[in-house]
Amino acid sequence: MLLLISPDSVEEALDCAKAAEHLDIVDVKRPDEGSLGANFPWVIRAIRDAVPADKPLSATVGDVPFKPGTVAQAALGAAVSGATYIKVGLYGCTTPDQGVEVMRGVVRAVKDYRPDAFVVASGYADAHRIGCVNPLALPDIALRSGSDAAMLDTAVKDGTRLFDHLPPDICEEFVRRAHEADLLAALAGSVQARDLAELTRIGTDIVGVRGAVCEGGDRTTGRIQPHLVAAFRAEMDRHAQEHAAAVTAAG
Ligand SMILES: O=C[C@H](O)COP(=O)(O)O
Repeated sequence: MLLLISPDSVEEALDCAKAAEHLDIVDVKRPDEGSLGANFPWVIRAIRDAVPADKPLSATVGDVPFKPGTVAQAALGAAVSGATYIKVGLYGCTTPDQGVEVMRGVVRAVKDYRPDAFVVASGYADAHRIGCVNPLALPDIALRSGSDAAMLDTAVKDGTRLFDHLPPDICEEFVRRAHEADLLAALAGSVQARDLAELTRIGTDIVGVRGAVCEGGDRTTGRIQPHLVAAFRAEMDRHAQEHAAAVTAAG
């Protein structure tokens, strides 16, 4: 499982850089603008310069409306600014067809510019609270649009976690559908270290985290702490080893 960490500023990205050996993807976002809030192009560029060149840089395009042209242009902006993972939160899409239309525009805009870019279609585990597309529709939206990964986060950051809204067996079904479509499955949403056993067991490819590696566990007022990133990674590694041993023992 890959670890994606979301700093909101160049200063925090520098703290991520101190923990670079413990993380896999640096994900630029602006939490003030929402769960997948977009940051400024110059912040993406500065963070690209601040983190080791071999660390992939991701950027969120926002909790986007159903406006395919607007979103495609914004996604290209993130790619031009140096992001190679482009994450789109389909906040304003109420049907799978709307999600596919938005993501097709993103895929074309981004991959025309940079064919090796990695496009992530994200929905929300708490979609029922905001009236957007069903989270289990995301793998099919990603497949039909030519995206590379399907993701879920939580839209409302009120302390509730991914598993509060979608229990592990539903997340497992999400991962199964993503893998069946040959996509990566990414999960986030106030994930805590205590969720890692289940996330590992169900085959999650990427776990996205912010709050759990911030001082005081607070994604808004706390800052990302390199030692918390290291501790989170150690837990991930422990669960990966235990899971591998259990699979081997089961024959
Ligand atoms: O993409 C990952 C998100 O930034 C997760 O943030 P969170 O762990 O604070 O919910």
